[in-house]
Amino acid sequence: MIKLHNVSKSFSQFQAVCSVSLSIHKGEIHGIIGASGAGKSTLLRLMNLLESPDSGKVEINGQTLTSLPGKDLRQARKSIGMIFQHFNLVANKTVFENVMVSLKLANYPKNKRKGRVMECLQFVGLESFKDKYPAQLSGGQKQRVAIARALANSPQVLLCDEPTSSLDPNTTAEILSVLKDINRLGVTIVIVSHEMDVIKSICNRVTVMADGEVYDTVSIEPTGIGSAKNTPANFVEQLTKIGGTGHA
Ligand SMILES: Nc1ncnc2c1ncn2[C@@H]1O[C@H](COP(=O)(O)OP(=O)(O)OP(=O)(O)O)[C@@H](O)[C@H]1O
Repeated sequence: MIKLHNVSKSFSQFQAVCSVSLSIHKGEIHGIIGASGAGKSTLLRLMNLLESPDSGKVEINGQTLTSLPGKDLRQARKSIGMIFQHFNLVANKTVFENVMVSLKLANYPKNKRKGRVMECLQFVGLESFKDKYPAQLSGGQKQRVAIARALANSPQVLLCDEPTSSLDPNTTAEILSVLKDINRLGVTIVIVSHEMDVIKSICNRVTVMADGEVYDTVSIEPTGIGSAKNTPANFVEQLTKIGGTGHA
C-alpha cells in the first residue's frame, strides 16, 4: 500500500530520516513510535510528500509519488488524508466550512458538496455542531472535525500525527474508536504516537524509530481501546519486548 525505499531527509546539516525502507500493508493500522526527535513526524510527512525526500522513493498504491508531476501528485494526494495533534482547523470558519474547504480544494462536484460534508459530520457525530466555530468546541470535537475533513475525499490512507496527544484519556479512547471505525471501512491508517497505550490498543504492526532510522517493525495483537494502561518510561525498549506475533 505504502512503500518507502531508502528515503532520507535532512534539515540543514541534520539528518532527520536516514535511508528508511518500510512497507505499510493495505488495511492495517500501523504505529510509528520512538523517542522525541527520532524522526517519526518527518517520516509520516514524507509519506504524502508534505516533506520531499532528499533521496529515495515513496510509493502509494503502486504509484511512485516522488516521480509524479505537480498535477498528478495533487490528484494522488486526494487518496491520502491527514490529521494532526493540534487539529489545524481554520479558526474563522465554521465546522461545516472547515470540512467544505477540503472538498473545494479537491474540486469535488459542486452539487454533491453539502451532502458530503453532512455525511462526514454525521460519521463523526457532529452534525448538530455544523454552525459552531472551532473555539466553541472541545479538543475531542476539534479532532472529530479534523477527521471529518480528512475523510471528505474518501481517502484510502489516513496519516495521523500524534492525534490524541492533546486529549485526556476518555477523549483519547473516543478518538481511537473513531479511527477504528474508519479502518473498518477499509482505510489504511498510519499513526505516529509517543503514547504506548495508544499504539498497543489499536495497531496491528508497529515500527520503532531511533535517530532517524527504523530500529524494528513488529506485529502485535491490538489489546482493544481503553484496555492498555501502561505508559512505560523507556517505550522503545518495552515495545521490542511486546509478546506479539514476531517480526513483520
Ligand atoms: N522543518 C524542520 N526544520 C528543521 N529541523 C527539523 C524540521 N522538522 C524536524 N526537524 C528536526 O528533525 C528531527 C526529527 O523531528 P521529528 O519531528 O520528525 O521527530 P519526532 O520523532 O516526531 O519527535 P517528537 O516526538 O518530539 O515530535 C528533530 O531533531 C527536529 O528538530
